[in-house]
Amino acid sequence: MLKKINPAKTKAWQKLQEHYALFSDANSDRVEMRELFRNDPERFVKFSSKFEDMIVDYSKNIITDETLELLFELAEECGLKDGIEAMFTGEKINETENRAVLHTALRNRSNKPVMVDGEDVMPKINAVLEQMKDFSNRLSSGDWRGCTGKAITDIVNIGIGGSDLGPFMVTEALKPYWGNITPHFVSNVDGTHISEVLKKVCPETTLFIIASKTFTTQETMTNAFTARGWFLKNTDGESDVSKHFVAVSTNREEVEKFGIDPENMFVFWDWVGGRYSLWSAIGLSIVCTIGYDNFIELLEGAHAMDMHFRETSLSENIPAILAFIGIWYNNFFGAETEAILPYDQYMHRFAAYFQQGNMESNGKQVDRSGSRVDYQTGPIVWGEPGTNGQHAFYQLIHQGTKPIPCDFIAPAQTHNPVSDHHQKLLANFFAQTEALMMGKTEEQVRRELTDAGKTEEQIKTLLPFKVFPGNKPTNSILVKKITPRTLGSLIAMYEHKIFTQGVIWNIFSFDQWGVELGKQLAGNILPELTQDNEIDTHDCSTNGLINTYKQMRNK
Ligand SMILES: O=P(O)(O)OC[C@H]1O[C@](O)(CO)[C@@H](O)[C@@H]1O
Repeated sequence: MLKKINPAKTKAWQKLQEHYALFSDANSDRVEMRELFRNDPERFVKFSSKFEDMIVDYSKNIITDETLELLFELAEECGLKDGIEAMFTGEKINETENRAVLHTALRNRSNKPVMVDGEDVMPKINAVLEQMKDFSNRLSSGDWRGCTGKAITDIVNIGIGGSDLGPFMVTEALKPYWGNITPHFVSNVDGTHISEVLKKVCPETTLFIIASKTFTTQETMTNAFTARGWFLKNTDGESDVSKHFVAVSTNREEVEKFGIDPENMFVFWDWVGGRYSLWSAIGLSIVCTIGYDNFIELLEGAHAMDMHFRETSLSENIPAILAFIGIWYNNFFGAETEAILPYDQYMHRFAAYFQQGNMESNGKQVDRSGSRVDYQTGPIVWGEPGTNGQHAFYQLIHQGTKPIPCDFIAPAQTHNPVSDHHQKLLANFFAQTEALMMGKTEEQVRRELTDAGKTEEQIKTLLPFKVFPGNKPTNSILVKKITPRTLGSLIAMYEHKIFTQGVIWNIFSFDQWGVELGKQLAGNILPELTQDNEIDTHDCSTNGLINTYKQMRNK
């Protein structure tokens, strides 16, 4: 089991607090990155790590050897190494749901036994993989036929949260690997989402994958029934449903109730967390889109990162180091958010994916003993692909008042070598991380303005606006190319970063009770919306909004 240690009460935490004074804004002699780089030409070599075709450069952080040493101490005091073993060996570390956490078993390409409740889970994982392989081959070869004998050309994944974000992000990131099946994704209960997707597909050649761990999620079931209604309206009847609807779930009973043949069901298990489920049967839409072999490459890449995370000492451990640096800013510099900035258009959903990964996992205020924490936990995670972000929100990162550590991610090779686009893209990547670290001093600005012929008066006026403080931290993650394998490693790297932080913050990262209340209340309100009568069962704001909505919808 994970230890229950208050990180803020550890010796390392106290030392980190004292150490922070060196870098604090309150210290007029603070140590800044510019100086650290000036004093150590080997800083890049020292503070970067290679993993297969990936390099993670964390040298542009406000850290010294001592900072890292203290963070390693913190991790040791909090029992990180034991925690990692507990997760990999199937201990029920998701205590509030009494579940193991075994997304790593789903990509355990060594096939060594992984035991849960005395049972090796590998045979059943392999059986589902075989089923996914067979199914996707039948789809892409045209062996699986729709109701009028035509081959399937489009799949629609209906799911939400972890049953949508992972498959959507991965299929987008790996678009260059698409075969002859086009994927579509419907998640939002807003009828616009399904309506727009249904406009693009033809009932005879479309297969719906209803993806839901519980098979009770309101949004998914509503969209699934709408899809079935649309299908039945446009085809000959009920008997054809089996050719056009399959399910991915842990809940056989509900799948059968919906009318999907259990033969067409792909199972997974309660030890797969929703936001960690793309490696399971939830990845069916990925397999159908990029092919089974590429999916296995994705698993292989993740497995390689798993081994690195499990077996490498903390001082060389990439996910752990990224996690420690995140804690450094979150808990000592007061950083509230982190940006993930992929310089790769195909990765445009990567930040959104890890928004759920991070915020649903570590958005917790109660520690593992059930007490309110007295320190900050999970950061707000956000981001957009470069260079679009540069023209939207980088201003605030450069010159705003909030510290925002950023991860820059880019491939050295593009799938679309169009003239010099990629060099321009990467020039921006490198320039931004340099600018964020170096900033622009008063002296530099003064020289520039003088060279531009400005008067002393003009220089004085403009100076404060043109100075960049710099000292803004970034990690740079450069991969050779975005392939299924590299993507698998990248995703696993971030997953383990989240896990590491959760262990140290002494919170449970694999439950999500916080999303339940809204669901419950929506369930109470829905029947109140069916009639036009005025309601008074809530607070005055909620009553007022509901009653105004009722008036508006009728006029
Ligand atoms: O797969 P399901 O059961 O439909 O759940 C979807 C999502 O809902 C949540 O439970 C809450 O948002 C997520 O954790 C999960 O990924």
